[in-house]
Amino acid sequence: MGMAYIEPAPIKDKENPLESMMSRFDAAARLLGITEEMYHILKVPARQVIVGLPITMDSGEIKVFEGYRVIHSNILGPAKGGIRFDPGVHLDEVRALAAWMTWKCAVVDIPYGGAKGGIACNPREMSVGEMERLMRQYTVAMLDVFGPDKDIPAPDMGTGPREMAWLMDEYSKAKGMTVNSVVTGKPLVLGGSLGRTEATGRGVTVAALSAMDKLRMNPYRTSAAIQGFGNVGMHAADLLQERGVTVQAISDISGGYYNDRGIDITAAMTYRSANNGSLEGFNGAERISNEELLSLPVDVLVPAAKEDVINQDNAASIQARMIVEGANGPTSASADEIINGKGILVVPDILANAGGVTVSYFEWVQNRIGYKWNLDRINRRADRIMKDAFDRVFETSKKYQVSMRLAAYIVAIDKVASTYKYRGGY
Ligand SMILES: NC(=O)C1=CN([C@@H]2O[C@H](COP(=O)(O)OP(=O)(O)OC[C@H]3O[C@@H](n4cnc5c(N)ncnc54)[C@H](O)[C@@H]3O)[C@@H](O)[C@H]2O)C=CC1
Ligand SMILES: O=C(O)CCC(=O)C(=O)O
Repeated sequence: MGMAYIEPAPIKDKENPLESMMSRFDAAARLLGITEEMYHILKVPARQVIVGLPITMDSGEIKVFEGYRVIHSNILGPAKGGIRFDPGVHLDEVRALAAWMTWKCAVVDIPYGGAKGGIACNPREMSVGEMERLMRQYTVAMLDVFGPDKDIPAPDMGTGPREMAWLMDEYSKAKGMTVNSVVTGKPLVLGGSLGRTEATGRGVTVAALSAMDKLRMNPYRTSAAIQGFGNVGMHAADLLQERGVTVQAISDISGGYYNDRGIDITAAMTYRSANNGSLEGFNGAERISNEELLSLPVDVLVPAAKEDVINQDNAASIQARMIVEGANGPTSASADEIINGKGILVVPDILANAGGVTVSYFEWVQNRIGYKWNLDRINRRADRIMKDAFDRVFETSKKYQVSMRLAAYIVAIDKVASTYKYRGGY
Protein backbone atom coordinates (compact mmCIF):
# COMPACT_ATOMS: atom_id res chain seq x y z
CA MET A 1 0.00 0.00 0.00
CA GLY A 2 1.83 3.14 -1.15
CA MET A 3 1.40 6.81 -0.26
CA ALA A 4 1.58 9.37 -3.04
CA TYR A 5 3.79 12.39 -2.61
CA ILE A 6 4.77 14.79 -5.37
CA GLU A 7 8.38 15.70 -4.75
CA PRO A 8 9.42 19.31 -5.51
CA ALA A 9 12.17 19.23 -8.14
CA PRO A 10 15.59 19.35 -6.44
CA ILE A 11 18.12 21.93 -7.56
CA LYS A 12 20.53 20.14 -9.89
CA ASP A 13 23.91 21.05 -8.46
CA LYS A 14 26.93 18.92 -9.17
CA GLU A 15 26.51 17.62 -5.65
CA ASN A 16 23.21 18.08 -3.86
CA PRO A 17 23.23 17.53 -0.05
CA LEU A 18 19.58 16.44 -0.13
CA GLU A 19 20.40 13.67 -2.58
CA SER A 20 23.37 12.61 -0.43
CA MET A 21 21.18 12.49 2.69
CA MET A 22 18.43 10.57 0.86
CA SER A 23 20.71 7.95 -0.64
CA ARG A 24 22.03 7.00 2.84
CA PHE A 25 18.49 7.15 4.26
CA ASP A 26 17.25 4.83 1.47
CA ALA A 27 20.05 2.32 2.06
CA ALA A 28 19.46 2.22 5.84
CA ALA A 29 15.66 2.02 5.42
CA ARG A 30 16.12 -0.98 3.10
CA LEU A 31 18.42 -2.74 5.60
CA LEU A 32 15.93 -2.12 8.42
CA GLY A 33 13.04 -3.28 6.25
CA ILE A 34 10.66 -0.46 7.23
CA THR A 35 7.28 -0.32 5.46
CA GLU A 36 6.64 1.96 2.51
CA GLU A 37 4.21 4.02 4.61
CA MET A 38 6.86 4.55 7.30
CA TYR A 39 9.42 5.40 4.60
CA HIS A 40 7.29 8.33 3.41
CA ILE A 41 6.40 9.43 6.94
CA LEU A 42 10.08 9.72 7.76
CA LYS A 43 11.08 11.21 4.44
CA VAL A 44 8.67 14.10 3.88
CA PRO A 45 9.38 17.26 5.94
CA ALA A 46 6.58 18.20 8.36
CA ARG A 47 6.72 21.91 7.48
CA GLN A 48 8.68 24.11 5.05
CA VAL A 49 8.53 27.87 5.32
CA ILE A 50 10.07 30.38 2.88
CA VAL A 51 9.97 34.09 3.63
CA GLY A 52 11.04 37.26 1.84
CA LEU A 53 12.90 39.66 4.14
CA PRO A 54 13.17 43.29 2.97
CA ILE A 55 16.04 44.98 4.82
CA THR A 56 17.19 48.58 4.71
CA MET A 57 20.93 48.41 4.10
CA ASP A 58 23.30 51.04 5.55
CA SER A 59 23.37 52.71 2.11
CA GLY A 60 19.61 53.35 2.34
CA GLU A 61 18.90 50.79 -0.39
CA ILE A 62 16.28 48.11 0.38
CA LYS A 63 17.43 44.56 -0.32
CA VAL A 64 15.17 41.50 -0.15
CA PHE A 65 16.71 38.32 1.27
CA GLU A 66 15.17 34.86 1.15
CA GLY A 67 14.90 33.00 4.48
CA TYR A 68 13.98 29.39 5.13
CA ARG A 69 12.95 27.19 8.03
CA VAL A 70 12.30 23.50 7.47
CA ILE A 71 10.89 21.32 10.22
CA HIS A 72 11.72 17.83 9.10
CA SER A 73 10.20 15.97 12.04
CA ASN A 74 8.68 16.51 15.46
CA ILE A 75 8.11 12.85 16.27
CA LEU A 76 10.69 12.66 19.09
CA GLY A 77 9.81 16.11 20.49
CA PRO A 78 10.00 19.81 19.56
CA ALA A 79 12.05 20.47 16.44
CA LYS A 80 15.66 21.62 16.97
CA GLY A 81 18.36 22.95 14.69
CA GLY A 82 20.58 25.87 13.83
CA ILE A 83 20.26 28.90 11.55
CA ARG A 84 22.81 29.39 8.78
CA PHE A 85 23.84 32.70 7.19
CA ASP A 86 25.71 31.91 3.97
CA PRO A 87 25.49 32.94 0.32
CA GLY A 88 25.05 29.27 -0.71
CA VAL A 89 21.91 28.63 1.35
CA HIS A 90 19.05 27.11 -0.69
CA LEU A 91 15.93 25.09 0.08
CA ASP A 92 17.38 21.66 -0.71
CA GLU A 93 20.37 22.37 1.54
CA VAL A 94 18.09 23.40 4.42
CA ARG A 95 15.90 20.33 3.87
CA ALA A 96 18.93 18.05 4.05
CA LEU A 97 20.27 19.84 7.15
CA ALA A 98 16.84 19.59 8.84
CA ALA A 99 16.65 15.83 8.23
CA TRP A 100 20.21 15.40 9.51
CA MET A 101 19.05 17.10 12.74
CA THR A 102 16.27 14.51 13.13
CA TRP A 103 18.74 11.63 12.71
CA LYS A 104 21.36 13.31 14.92
CA CYS A 105 19.00 13.85 17.87
CA ALA A 106 17.87 10.24 17.56
CA VAL A 107 21.46 8.93 17.46
CA VAL A 108 22.34 10.68 20.73
CA ASP A 109 18.90 9.88 22.14
CA ILE A 110 17.74 13.37 23.08
CA PRO A 111 14.01 14.24 22.94
CA TYR A 112 13.96 16.49 19.90
CA GLY A 113 12.86 16.36 16.31
CA GLY A 114 14.87 18.03 13.56
CA ALA A 115 14.77 21.44 11.89
CA LYS A 116 17.12 23.89 10.20
CA GLY A 117 16.93 27.47 9.05
CA GLY A 118 18.96 29.65 6.78
CA ILE A 119 19.19 32.96 4.98
CA ALA A 120 20.99 33.36 1.67
CA CYS A 121 23.28 36.28 2.57
CA ASN A 122 26.98 37.02 2.97
CA PRO A 123 27.77 37.95 6.59
CA ARG A 124 31.34 38.86 5.59
CA GLU A 125 29.98 41.73 3.49
CA MET A 126 27.36 42.99 5.95
CA SER A 127 27.63 45.47 8.81
CA VAL A 128 26.58 44.52 12.35
CA GLY A 129 23.50 46.72 11.99
CA GLU A 130 22.45 45.02 8.74
CA MET A 131 22.92 41.57 10.33
CA GLU A 132 20.83 42.62 13.32
CA ARG A 133 17.98 43.94 11.17
CA LEU A 134 18.04 40.74 9.12
CA MET A 135 17.95 38.45 12.15
CA ARG A 136 15.16 40.43 13.81
CA GLN A 137 13.09 40.47 10.61
CA TYR A 138 13.58 36.71 10.18
CA THR A 139 12.44 36.15 13.79
CA VAL A 140 9.29 38.20 13.23
CA ALA A 141 8.57 36.23 10.06
CA MET A 142 8.97 32.96 12.02
CA LEU A 143 6.97 33.93 15.14
CA ASP A 144 4.38 31.23 14.55
CA VAL A 145 7.06 28.63 13.72
CA PHE A 146 9.46 29.06 16.66
CA GLY A 147 8.55 28.29 20.28
CA PRO A 148 10.12 26.52 23.27
CA ASP A 149 7.75 23.55 22.78
CA LYS A 150 7.59 23.76 18.98
CA ASP A 151 10.85 24.64 17.28
CA ILE A 152 14.02 25.80 19.01
CA PRO A 153 16.75 27.39 16.82
CA ALA A 154 20.49 27.61 17.56
CA PRO A 155 23.68 28.79 15.81
CA ASP A 156 25.11 27.27 12.63
CA MET A 157 27.55 28.56 9.99
CA GLY A 158 27.74 32.35 10.01
CA THR A 159 25.75 32.82 13.23
CA GLY A 160 26.66 32.68 16.94
CA PRO A 161 25.59 33.90 20.40
CA ARG A 162 25.11 37.50 19.22
CA GLU A 163 22.51 36.51 16.60
CA MET A 164 20.78 34.18 19.10
CA ALA A 165 20.50 37.11 21.54
CA TRP A 166 18.72 39.21 18.88
CA LEU A 167 16.37 36.32 18.14
CA MET A 168 15.55 35.83 21.82
CA ASP A 169 14.96 39.55 22.32
CA GLU A 170 12.68 39.93 19.28
CA TYR A 171 10.67 36.80 20.16
CA SER A 172 10.36 37.91 23.81
CA LYS A 173 9.15 41.38 22.79
CA ALA A 174 6.44 39.83 20.61
CA LYS A 175 5.29 37.57 23.47
CA GLY A 176 5.42 40.35 26.09
CA MET A 177 7.72 38.40 28.41
CA THR A 178 11.25 37.02 28.48
CA VAL A 179 11.30 33.60 26.80
CA ASN A 180 14.92 32.46 26.90
CA SER A 181 14.12 28.79 26.16
CA VAL A 182 13.04 29.66 22.59
CA VAL A 183 16.65 29.52 21.38
CA THR A 184 19.95 27.97 22.47
CA GLY A 185 23.54 29.01 21.95
CA LYS A 186 22.79 32.35 23.64
CA PRO A 187 25.37 34.50 25.47
CA LEU A 188 25.82 33.36 29.09
CA VAL A 189 24.18 36.49 30.54
CA LEU A 190 20.95 35.74 28.65
CA GLY A 191 20.68 32.14 29.88
CA GLY A 192 23.25 30.53 27.61
CA SER A 193 24.88 27.37 28.91
CA LEU A 194 28.45 26.98 30.02
CA GLY A 195 30.23 24.74 27.53
CA ARG A 196 27.89 25.34 24.53
CA THR A 197 30.46 27.31 22.52
CA GLU A 198 33.02 24.50 22.64
CA ALA A 199 30.46 21.65 22.74
CA THR A 200 30.52 20.60 19.09
CA GLY A 201 34.33 20.61 18.89
CA ARG A 202 34.47 18.77 22.20
CA GLY A 203 32.07 16.11 20.90
CA VAL A 204 34.18 15.77 17.73
CA THR A 205 37.19 15.15 20.01
CA VAL A 206 35.34 12.50 22.05
CA ALA A 207 34.28 10.80 18.79
CA ALA A 208 37.83 10.97 17.38
CA LEU A 209 39.40 9.56 20.56
CA SER A 210 36.81 6.76 20.68
CA ALA A 211 37.61 5.84 17.07
CA MET A 212 41.38 5.99 17.75
CA ASP A 213 40.83 3.61 20.62
CA LYS A 214 39.09 1.11 18.29
CA LEU A 215 42.00 1.35 15.81
CA ARG A 216 44.53 1.17 18.68
CA MET A 217 46.00 4.55 17.74
CA ASN A 218 47.89 6.51 20.40
CA PRO A 219 46.79 10.19 20.31
CA TYR A 220 50.35 11.25 21.15
CA ARG A 221 51.54 9.59 17.94
CA THR A 222 48.66 10.82 15.81
CA SER A 223 48.49 13.75 13.38
CA ALA A 224 45.41 15.63 12.20
CA ALA A 225 44.30 18.12 9.56
CA ILE A 226 41.24 20.27 10.21
CA GLN A 227 39.30 22.07 7.51
CA GLY A 228 37.34 25.10 8.77
CA PHE A 229 38.50 27.20 11.72
CA GLY A 230 35.14 28.46 12.97
CA ASN A 231 33.19 27.41 16.01
CA VAL A 232 33.49 23.67 15.35
CA GLY A 233 36.94 23.33 13.75
CA MET A 234 38.74 25.72 16.09
CA HIS A 235 37.57 24.02 19.29
CA ALA A 236 38.13 20.55 17.85
CA ALA A 237 41.70 21.58 16.95
CA ASP A 238 42.28 23.02 20.41
CA LEU A 239 40.94 19.99 22.28
CA LEU A 240 42.61 17.40 20.04
CA GLN A 241 45.92 19.19 20.59
CA GLU A 242 45.25 19.24 24.34
CA ARG A 243 44.80 15.44 24.18
CA GLY A 244 48.19 14.96 22.52
CA VAL A 245 47.31 14.99 18.80
CA THR A 246 49.65 16.95 16.50
CA VAL A 247 47.44 19.27 14.45
CA GLN A 248 49.53 19.72 11.31
CA ALA A 249 47.05 21.71 9.23
CA ILE A 250 44.12 24.07 9.66
CA SER A 251 42.20 26.18 7.17
CA ASP A 252 39.40 28.63 6.63
CA ILE A 253 37.91 30.45 3.68
CA SER A 254 41.25 32.31 3.29
CA GLY A 255 43.11 29.02 2.60
CA GLY A 256 45.17 26.37 4.42
CA TYR A 257 48.09 26.58 6.89
CA TYR A 258 50.51 23.64 7.33
CA ASN A 259 53.32 22.84 9.75
CA ASP A 260 54.52 19.24 10.03
CA ARG A 261 55.72 19.87 13.62
CA GLY A 262 52.25 21.00 14.59
CA ILE A 263 50.46 24.35 14.52
CA ASP A 264 50.20 26.31 17.76
CA ILE A 265 46.39 26.30 17.99
CA THR A 266 46.25 28.76 20.89
CA ALA A 267 48.25 31.24 18.79
CA ALA A 268 45.98 30.63 15.79
CA MET A 269 42.87 31.25 17.92
CA THR A 270 44.32 34.45 19.34
CA TYR A 271 45.29 35.60 15.83
CA ARG A 272 41.83 34.81 14.48
CA SER A 273 39.98 36.72 17.15
CA ALA A 274 42.19 39.79 16.66
CA ASN A 275 41.72 39.51 12.88
CA ASN A 276 37.94 39.70 12.53
CA GLY A 277 37.46 35.90 12.57
CA SER A 278 39.92 35.18 9.74
CA LEU A 279 43.26 33.32 9.60
CA GLU A 280 44.41 35.46 6.64
CA GLY A 281 48.04 36.46 7.29
CA PHE A 282 48.64 33.88 10.04
CA ASN A 283 52.31 32.89 10.05
CA GLY A 284 54.15 30.06 11.74
CA ALA A 285 52.84 27.80 8.99
CA GLU A 286 53.27 27.19 5.28
CA ARG A 287 50.39 28.25 2.99
CA ILE A 288 48.51 25.43 1.26
CA SER A 289 45.16 25.28 -0.50
CA ASN A 290 42.00 23.85 1.03
CA GLU A 291 42.14 21.08 -1.57
CA GLU A 292 45.73 20.17 -0.58
CA LEU A 293 44.72 20.00 3.09
CA LEU A 294 42.25 17.21 2.33
CA SER A 295 44.89 14.95 0.80
CA LEU A 296 47.67 15.41 3.38
CA PRO A 297 49.31 12.24 4.76
CA VAL A 298 47.79 12.69 8.25
CA ASP A 299 46.08 10.09 10.45
CA VAL A 300 42.87 12.01 11.13
CA LEU A 301 41.00 14.35 8.81
CA VAL A 302 38.32 16.61 10.32
CA PRO A 303 36.23 18.44 7.71
CA ALA A 304 34.51 21.19 9.75
CA ALA A 305 33.42 23.74 7.13
CA LYS A 306 30.62 22.79 4.75
CA GLU A 307 28.96 20.13 2.62
CA ASP A 308 30.36 18.03 -0.22
CA VAL A 309 34.01 19.04 0.18
CA ILE A 310 34.94 15.34 -0.09
CA ASN A 311 33.43 14.07 -3.31
CA GLN A 312 34.01 11.68 -6.18
CA ASP A 313 36.65 13.99 -7.70
CA ASN A 314 38.99 14.02 -4.69
CA ALA A 315 38.03 11.00 -2.53
CA ALA A 316 40.71 8.78 -4.08
CA SER A 317 43.45 11.21 -2.99
CA ILE A 318 42.58 11.10 0.72
CA GLN A 319 45.37 9.52 2.76
CA ALA A 320 43.96 9.80 6.30
CA ARG A 321 43.14 6.62 8.23
CA MET A 322 39.98 8.15 9.61
CA ILE A 323 37.61 11.01 8.83
CA VAL A 324 35.72 12.57 11.72
CA GLU A 325 32.95 14.74 10.30
CA GLY A 326 32.64 18.01 12.22
CA ALA A 327 30.60 19.62 9.44
CA ASN A 328 27.17 18.44 8.32
CA GLY A 329 27.35 16.48 5.08
CA PRO A 330 31.04 17.11 4.24
CA THR A 331 31.24 13.83 2.30
CA SER A 332 28.92 13.48 -0.66
CA ALA A 333 27.24 10.10 -1.19
CA SER A 334 29.16 9.77 -4.47
CA ALA A 335 32.38 9.45 -2.42
CA ASP A 336 31.16 6.82 0.07
CA GLU A 337 32.15 3.80 -1.98
CA ILE A 338 35.63 5.15 -2.74
CA ILE A 339 36.24 6.03 0.92
CA ASN A 340 34.94 2.68 2.18
CA GLY A 341 36.98 0.87 -0.49
CA LYS A 342 40.14 2.51 0.84
CA GLY A 343 39.34 1.18 4.33
CA ILE A 344 39.06 4.66 5.86
CA LEU A 345 37.00 4.72 9.06
CA VAL A 346 34.39 7.49 8.85
CA VAL A 347 32.77 8.78 12.03
CA PRO A 348 29.70 10.34 10.40
CA ASP A 349 28.35 13.84 10.96
CA ILE A 350 25.11 12.76 12.66
CA LEU A 351 27.24 11.15 15.36
CA ALA A 352 30.50 13.12 15.39
CA ASN A 353 29.06 16.65 15.58
CA ALA A 354 26.15 15.87 17.94
CA GLY A 355 27.91 17.39 20.98
CA GLY A 356 26.53 20.82 20.06
CA VAL A 357 22.87 19.89 20.07
CA THR A 358 23.45 17.83 23.22
CA VAL A 359 24.61 20.89 25.17
CA SER A 360 21.85 22.93 23.50
CA TYR A 361 19.45 20.45 25.06
CA PHE A 362 21.13 21.05 28.43
CA GLU A 363 20.74 24.81 27.88
CA TRP A 364 17.01 24.42 27.18
CA VAL A 365 16.59 22.20 30.28
CA GLN A 366 18.41 24.77 32.46
CA ASN A 367 16.27 27.63 31.07
CA ARG A 368 13.10 25.70 31.81
CA ILE A 369 14.04 24.84 35.39
CA GLY A 370 15.54 28.30 35.97
CA TYR A 371 18.84 26.95 37.24
CA LYS A 372 22.47 26.94 36.06
CA TRP A 373 24.63 23.83 35.97
CA ASN A 374 28.40 24.06 36.39
CA LEU A 375 30.80 23.29 33.55
CA ASP A 376 32.01 20.08 35.08
CA ARG A 377 28.50 18.60 35.19
CA ILE A 378 27.80 19.68 31.59
CA ASN A 379 31.03 18.28 30.18
CA ARG A 380 30.73 14.99 32.04
CA ARG A 381 27.15 14.43 30.89
CA ALA A 382 27.84 15.49 27.31
CA ASP A 383 30.96 13.29 27.07
CA ARG A 384 28.97 10.30 28.40
CA ILE A 385 26.20 10.85 25.84
CA MET A 386 28.74 11.08 23.00
CA LYS A 387 30.63 7.98 24.14
CA ASP A 388 27.42 5.94 24.56
CA ALA A 389 26.22 7.02 21.11
CA PHE A 390 29.59 6.12 19.57
CA ASP A 391 29.45 2.65 21.14
CA ARG A 392 25.82 2.15 20.03
CA VAL A 393 26.69 3.03 16.43
CA PHE A 394 29.90 0.95 16.48
CA GLU A 395 28.01 -2.13 17.74
CA THR A 396 25.31 -1.62 15.10
CA SER A 397 27.96 -1.42 12.38
CA LYS A 398 29.30 -4.79 13.53
CA LYS A 399 25.82 -6.32 13.78
CA TYR A 400 24.76 -5.26 10.26
CA GLN A 401 28.28 -5.46 8.77
CA VAL A 402 27.99 -1.90 7.44
CA SER A 403 29.91 1.38 7.69
CA MET A 404 29.55 3.59 10.79
CA ARG A 405 27.58 6.00 8.58
CA LEU A 406 24.92 3.49 7.61
CA ALA A 407 24.88 2.16 11.17
CA ALA A 408 24.14 5.68 12.50
CA TYR A 409 21.21 6.01 10.07
CA ILE A 410 19.96 2.56 11.14
CA VAL A 411 20.05 3.54 14.84
CA ALA A 412 18.26 6.83 14.07
CA ILE A 413 15.58 5.54 11.71
CA ASP A 414 14.79 2.65 14.04
CA LYS A 415 14.37 5.05 16.97
CA VAL A 416 12.15 7.55 15.13
CA ALA A 417 10.04 4.84 13.44
CA SER A 418 9.42 2.95 16.68
CA THR A 419 8.51 6.20 18.49
CA TYR A 420 6.05 7.03 15.72
CA LYS A 421 4.41 3.63 16.16
CA TYR A 422 4.02 4.25 19.92
CA ARG A 423 2.40 7.63 19.26
CA GLY A 424 0.05 6.02 16.74
CA GLY A 425 -1.70 8.06 14.08
CA TYR A 426 -1.71 5.98 10.94
N1 LIG B 1 28.07 25.50 15.41
C1 LIG B 1 27.65 24.30 15.80
O1 LIG B 1 27.39 24.08 17.00
C2 LIG B 1 27.50 23.20 14.83
C3 LIG B 1 27.93 23.30 13.53
N2 LIG B 1 27.89 22.20 12.70
C4 LIG B 1 28.37 22.25 11.33
O2 LIG B 1 29.77 22.51 11.33
C5 LIG B 1 30.14 23.24 10.15
C6 LIG B 1 30.84 24.52 10.55
O3 LIG B 1 29.97 25.28 11.38
P1 LIG B 1 30.50 26.42 12.36
O4 LIG B 1 31.86 26.08 12.84
O5 LIG B 1 29.43 26.70 13.32
O6 LIG B 1 30.58 27.64 11.35
P2 LIG B 1 31.46 28.96 11.44
O7 LIG B 1 30.77 29.95 10.60
O8 LIG B 1 31.76 29.29 12.86
O9 LIG B 1 32.84 28.51 10.76
C7 LIG B 1 32.91 28.00 9.46
C8 LIG B 1 34.39 27.96 9.08
O10 LIG B 1 34.53 27.31 7.81
C9 LIG B 1 35.34 28.14 6.98
N3 LIG B 1 35.00 27.87 5.58
C10 LIG B 1 33.90 28.24 4.89
N4 LIG B 1 33.97 27.79 3.63
C11 LIG B 1 35.14 27.13 3.54
C12 LIG B 1 35.80 26.43 2.50
N5 LIG B 1 35.26 26.35 1.29
N6 LIG B 1 36.99 25.84 2.77
C13 LIG B 1 37.54 25.93 4.01
N7 LIG B 1 36.97 26.56 5.02
C14 LIG B 1 35.79 27.16 4.78
C15 LIG B 1 35.04 29.55 7.42
O11 LIG B 1 36.04 30.46 7.00
C16 LIG B 1 35.02 29.33 8.94
O12 LIG B 1 36.36 29.27 9.44
C17 LIG B 1 28.83 23.44 9.37
O13 LIG B 1 28.67 22.34 8.49
C18 LIG B 1 27.77 23.35 10.47
O14 LIG B 1 26.51 22.97 9.96
C19 LIG B 1 27.43 20.99 13.15
C20 LIG B 1 26.98 20.84 14.44
C21 LIG B 1 26.88 21.96 15.33
O1 LIG C 1 22.51 23.28 18.88
C1 LIG C 1 21.54 23.01 18.18
O2 LIG C 1 20.40 23.01 18.59
C2 LIG C 1 21.71 22.62 16.73
C3 LIG C 1 23.08 22.75 16.18
C4 LIG C 1 23.06 22.40 14.73
O3 LIG C 1 22.50 23.12 13.94
C5 LIG C 1 23.65 21.16 14.26
O4 LIG C 1 23.92 20.27 15.07
O5 LIG C 1 23.85 21.02 13.05
